Amino acid sequence: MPIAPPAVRAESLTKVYGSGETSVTALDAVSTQLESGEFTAIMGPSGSGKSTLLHLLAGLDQASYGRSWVGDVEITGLDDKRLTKVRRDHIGFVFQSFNLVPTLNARENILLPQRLAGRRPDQEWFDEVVSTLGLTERLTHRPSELSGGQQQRVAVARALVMRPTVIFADEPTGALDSAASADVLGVLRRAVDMYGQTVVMVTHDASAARACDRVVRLADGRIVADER
Ligand SMILES: Nc1ncnc2c1ncn2[C@@H]1O[C@H](COP(=O)(O)OP(=O)(O)OP(=O)(O)O)[C@@H](O)[C@H]1O
Repeated sequence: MPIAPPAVRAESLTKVYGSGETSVTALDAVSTQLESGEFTAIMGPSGSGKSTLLHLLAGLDQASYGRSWVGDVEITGLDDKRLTKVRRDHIGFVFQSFNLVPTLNARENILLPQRLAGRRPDQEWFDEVVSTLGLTERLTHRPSELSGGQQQRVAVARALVMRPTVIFADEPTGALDSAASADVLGVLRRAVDMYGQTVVMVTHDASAARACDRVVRLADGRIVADER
């Protein structure tokens, strides 16, 4: 059987903010690979470089040094236009603050990335994702008519319908109470188990990390532990 390529790979990925005496090395030559179909947590103290790593891997920020790939596409060195295409075609995002469009209902929010990409929605896949995420009865609700946990489920559905190579989640449970957190983690876990989705999540929450297959720990911009 062919071995699936890693979903994400980083080679000596480095980010230095500022220059001279006031420069800060937020990420210090991090090399790692994230396997396809795995749910990985990135943990570490405040300021350890978690968000920086996530942003570089997702092509939201430029590395100072080193290289990274999503699937077999190298994202370091791409110009803005190509990066936008890679993000659209290969990367899903889930943010702490949900980032739904308030004037659109759940269905419209879920389908928005496809509309923007000019892709024809795959009705069967949409129905499957919406039903797996327990959103079938909520599709006509606007974000303000949904609980935090439900809004985050909509955000996960919005990422999943695009069938991205990887979903990056930045503290997806950070704004939720413990019941809603467990609910959203369950949904991400199901995406991994049922669809082989690759998910990478930055979290401060040890119980969130327990839902994951792998925990990568950062300190001072370096990987200090990597446990499966
Ligand atoms: N735009 C920036 N300019 C200068 N320094 C920055 C910038 N962004 C981050 N840093 C610094 O880089 C280091 C890593 O920050 P980063 O936000 O990646 O850490 P984090 O682990 O995500 O922290 P937190 O858990 O608090 O979100 C910190 O020392 C931070 O102050």
